[in-house]
Amino acid sequence: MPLAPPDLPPLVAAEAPTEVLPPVALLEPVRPPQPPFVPAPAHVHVHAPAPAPAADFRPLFADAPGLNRVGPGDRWSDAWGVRTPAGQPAAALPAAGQDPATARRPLTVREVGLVRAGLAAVEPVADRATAHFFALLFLRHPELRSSFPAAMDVHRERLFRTLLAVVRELDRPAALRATLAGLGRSHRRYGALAGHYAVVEECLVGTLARYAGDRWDAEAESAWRRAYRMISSAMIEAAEEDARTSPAWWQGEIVRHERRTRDVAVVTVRPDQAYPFRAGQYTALETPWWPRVWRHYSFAGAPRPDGLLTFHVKAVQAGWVSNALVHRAAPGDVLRLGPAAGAMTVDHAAGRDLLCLGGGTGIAPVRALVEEAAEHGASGRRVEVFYGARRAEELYALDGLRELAARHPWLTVRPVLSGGGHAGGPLGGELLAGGLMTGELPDAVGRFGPWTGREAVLSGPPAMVRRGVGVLLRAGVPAELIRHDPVGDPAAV
Ligand SMILES: NC(=O)C1=CN([C@@H]2O[C@H](COP(=O)(O)OP(=O)(O)OC[C@H]3O[C@@H](n4cnc5c(N)ncnc54)[C@H](O)[C@@H]3O)[C@@H](O)[C@H]2O)C=CC1
Repeated sequence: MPLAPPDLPPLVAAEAPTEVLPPVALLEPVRPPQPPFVPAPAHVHVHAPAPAPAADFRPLFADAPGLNRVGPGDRWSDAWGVRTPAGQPAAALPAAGQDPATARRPLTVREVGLVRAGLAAVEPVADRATAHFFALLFLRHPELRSSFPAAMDVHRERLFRTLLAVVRELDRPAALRATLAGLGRSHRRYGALAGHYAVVEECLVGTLARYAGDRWDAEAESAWRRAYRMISSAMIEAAEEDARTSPAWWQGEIVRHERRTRDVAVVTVRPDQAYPFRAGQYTALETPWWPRVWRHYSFAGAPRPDGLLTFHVKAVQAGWVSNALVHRAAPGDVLRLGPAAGAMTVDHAAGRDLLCLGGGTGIAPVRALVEEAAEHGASGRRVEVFYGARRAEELYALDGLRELAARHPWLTVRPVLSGGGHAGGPLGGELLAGGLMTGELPDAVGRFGPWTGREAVLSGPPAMVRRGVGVLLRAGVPAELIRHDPVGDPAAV
């Protein structure tokens, strides 16, 4: 629903290890539907009142039984074909205040101040306020409950973080537009419909009225309603625009599942139709075992002619999706994918030398960028990859990178072990002979250089990215040449 389950920051490609696993009984698989192939009726996008898809929007795998049969009768569409108590489709609810001219009029400085003050007043009790918001939503619209996951803790936190991020940008129109367009697009996969936004507005206002204390009065309410309508109309517009060329989600069949370490799997997925993306981007994945729970993963390879997508997944402690993907998923299982997002792409025409830092499974988008560079031809540019892991056996992607380096003289790959310098065992010995370094990845990078004039890409644990940026700035790399996905704050995509 609008603003309810916004995406986490991309850096995050893997899920945060903060979740608590629900009882095992809930682990029963919810297999996606596998009806025989029938051409999808025109109204398949019940979750998005979309114009007909563009003519170039064709299934890649039209003969794959069971895939992309999104429409009445399939489990996901049935669950999302939400109806109001009166029986109308939610899309038919009046989208109050969505008059485009009013909605686009920028907020006044005073209105922005009122909205920020209201949110600041709620911040100390954000937990209670977001719980109240969802209670109102589900009490008033019980039919919406099935659009959300069983456990709402992550959603509650995301709701507030997203509100904070959006409100922070209220006086930066360009950034705000981009944020809201991303949010609007990503909400399509949750089944958000234009009519839901008015429902959310009422619950939001009800929540603020209760928790904003003496910051709440008629003027504050009017400012909030204006802000919300501006936000929601931008999201709706972006969603409708997106629906012209793109499905709300893709299904993808797992065609290969390789365990590379005890807790890392490389998962290859065949999407049900053309899936556009660039190396360096990421997407959200939902498994059949945890409906409505989405987690981000970067593409671990450049786009391929056969359309296959690869992801590196590490099972994090108590992580629902990651544990399911590593320990349970197998070829034949079908995932859902959101659209590609993220701006950690590289302009290969610019021809700058590239410095890549990949920590742990953060090596995934680095591998994709290297593949993409190889496809474009290096044209004199150098690409240097520092690949960090705690132990030698965790350098699961090293062989593949070294194969690429053997073929492409412009590519250098430097493994770095941070786990106390234990490079024992056959693999460790071989690595030491091959120039293995020890220490934290950013420190190892700092020992090399000079890096001035390089374009730098960082991907890995947030602390690694933060420290890596510091090292690069001190080494003279200008901030505008340092690329990484956002760390810490919601990126609305
Ligand atoms: N799976 C994916 O597609 C992607 C994953 N990521 C993120 O990458 C991370 C990978 O986690 P793990 O594999 O468990 O990596 P890890 O925690 O084992 O760390 C890998 C390396 O990062 C460096 N590092 C870690 N903590 C550091 C610190 N405090 N200061 C400096 N350097 C540090 C070290 O060199 C370490 O060996 C996760 O946070 C994940 O969200 C990021 C992008 C894509």
